[in-house]
Amino acid sequence: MDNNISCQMKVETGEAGYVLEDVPHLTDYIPDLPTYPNPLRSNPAYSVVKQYFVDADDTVPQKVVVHKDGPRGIHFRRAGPRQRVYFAPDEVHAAIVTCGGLCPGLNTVIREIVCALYHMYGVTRVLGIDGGYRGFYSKNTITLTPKFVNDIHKRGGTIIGTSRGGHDKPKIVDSIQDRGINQVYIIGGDGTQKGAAVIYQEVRRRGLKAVVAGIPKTIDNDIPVIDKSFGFDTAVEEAQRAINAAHVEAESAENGIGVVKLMGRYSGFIAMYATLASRDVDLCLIPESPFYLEGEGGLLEYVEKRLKDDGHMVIVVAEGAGQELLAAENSKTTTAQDASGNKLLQDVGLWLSDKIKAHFAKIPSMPITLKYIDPTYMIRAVPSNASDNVYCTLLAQSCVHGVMAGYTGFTSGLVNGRQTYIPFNRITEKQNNVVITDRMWARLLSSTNQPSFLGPKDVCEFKKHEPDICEFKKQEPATQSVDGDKSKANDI
Ligand SMILES: Nc1ncnc2c1ncn2[C@@H]1O[C@H](COP(=O)(O)OP(=O)(O)O)[C@@H](O)[C@H]1O
Ligand SMILES: O=P(O)(O)OC[C@H]1O[C@](O)(COP(=O)(O)O)[C@@H](O)[C@@H]1O
Ligand SMILES: [Mg+2]
Repeated sequence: MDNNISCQMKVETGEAGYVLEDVPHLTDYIPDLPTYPNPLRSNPAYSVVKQYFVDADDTVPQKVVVHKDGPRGIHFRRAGPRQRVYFAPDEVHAAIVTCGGLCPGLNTVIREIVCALYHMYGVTRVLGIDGGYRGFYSKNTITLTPKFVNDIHKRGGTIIGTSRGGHDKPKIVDSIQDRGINQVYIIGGDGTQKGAAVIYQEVRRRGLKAVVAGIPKTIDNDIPVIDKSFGFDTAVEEAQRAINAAHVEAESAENGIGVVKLMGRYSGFIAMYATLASRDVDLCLIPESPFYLEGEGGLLEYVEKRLKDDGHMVIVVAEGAGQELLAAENSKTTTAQDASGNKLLQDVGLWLSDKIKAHFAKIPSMPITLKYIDPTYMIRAVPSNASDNVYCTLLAQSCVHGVMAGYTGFTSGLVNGRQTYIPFNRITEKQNNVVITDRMWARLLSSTNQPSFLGPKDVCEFKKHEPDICEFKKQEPATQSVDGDKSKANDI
C-alpha cells in the first residue's frame, strides 16, 4: 500500500498543450479494490437516458475563449456517474458537515446528497456532523434520511449546524476512523476546503478507504475556478429588497441618501451584481477598488454633485471596502480575528455614513437625510431561490457520483457550465476577486456614473504591480478576458 502523501496534483498532458489537472482516486493508494456495476444501470429513471454515464476520458476546459494557435490549456475531469463504482451500497457510511458562515442553499445541498445516496445508490447510512468540524469529536451526530430532509430546502441556514474554528486534524480523522465513516462530504468556503484537503491527506496517510469530497460554499463568490457559487444569485436577489428600501427612503427626503452594506470581505461580487441588477444605485464601493473621500475626484465631491443633480442618491458598500481607510483612523482593532482566523472587519457602512453626515454638517445650505441599512445577515439567512435550488441539486448529485466512483480529494464545481471535479489545491490556492480592469466593472461604472477613483498616477502604479495585465491590454483588443480564473464571473 502506497501511503506516501503526495500533495502534488495529478497532471496529465496531451497534444496541443492539453493539460488535465486530475483528482486523486482511492486506487492511487489502495490497489486491487473491488468494483461494482453502477446501480443506476438498472434504475428505470436513468437507464432510458442515452449516454447517461460519463465517459472516463471526458474533461472540461477551464478557458473557453481561446486563440486559433493557442494551447488547449487546463482541463478538469467531468463530473457524473461512472459505469462502475467502488462502494457496495451496504458498505457505505457517509457523513456530511457544513462549516463557516451561512449561505442560501446549504440545506438543499444536504438534502440532495442524502437523496442521491439513498435513491440513486441504495445507501442507507448517512450522518450529519453537528456544528461544523468540531462536531466530529465534540457532539452527537444526526441521522439523515430522505424523510428527515424532505422539506429542509425551504428553510434557510443549515439543519446540521455550522461553526468557525475547531479544525483539529487528528481528532477529526480519529472520529472518521472510529465511526467507520468512508464517505465525507464537506460543504464550506475557502477555509473549509483547506481543512478538507488536510483531512484528505491524513486519511490517505492512514491508508483508509474513505473518500473526502468538498462542495464549495461562499456567499461572497470568492472561490476561484468555479463559474459562481451556490446561493450567490439568491443573495443578489435578496439584496434588491434592501436597495429598493434605500431608494424609497432617499427619494422621499430632501437630499436623501440611502446607504446599504452588503457582504463581501475581500470580493465585491454581491455588491457589484446587486448594483448592476438594481439600476437605482449611484455609487458602489468594493474591496478591490480603493477610494478616497476628500478633494477633487473624491467620494464626497461626487455625493455633493449627485445630490445637486438628482436630489437623492443610493450607495451600496461591500463590507470589505475601504478597510484601509478605517484602519488608518483606528489602529487598535485591526488585528482582531474570528475563530477561524479571518480578520474581523470594521463597519464601513457606519463609518461612511458618519463621514458623509460630518461633511454635510459643514454645508448648511445642503441639509441631508441619510438612512443606513445593514441587511447582511438577513440576506445570508434566506432559503435559496429556484435557480440556486437546481444548482445545489446538480452540485450535490455530481459530488455523490464522484465519491461513489472512488474519486477523492476533490471539490465539485461548475466550470463553464459543466459539472467537474477540481483538485483541492486549485480551489484553495487563491481567491476570486472582482477585476476592476475587466468589462463587468466598466459596465458598473457606466451604469452608476461614479468616479473610478483611479487617477493617471494610480494607473501607472497598477501597471507596476500587474505588468502582465498591462502588457496584455496593449496587445489584445478589449474583448479579451484578462485572467482565465478571475474572468469567470467578471468578463462576460
Ligand atoms: N488553513 C486551514 N486549515 C485547516 N482548517 C481550516 C483552515 N482555514 C479554516 N479552516 C477551518 O474551516 C472551517 C471554516 O473556515 P471559515 O474560514 O470560518 O469559513 P469558510 O470555509 O466559509 O471560509 C473552520 O472550522 C476552520 O477552523
Ligand atoms: O459573522 P460571521 O458568521 O463571522 O460572518 C461574517 C462573514 O461571513 C461571510 O458572509 C462569508 O464568510 P465565509 O465564506 O468565511 O463563511 C462574510 O462575507 C462575512 O464577513
Ligand atoms: Mg472564507
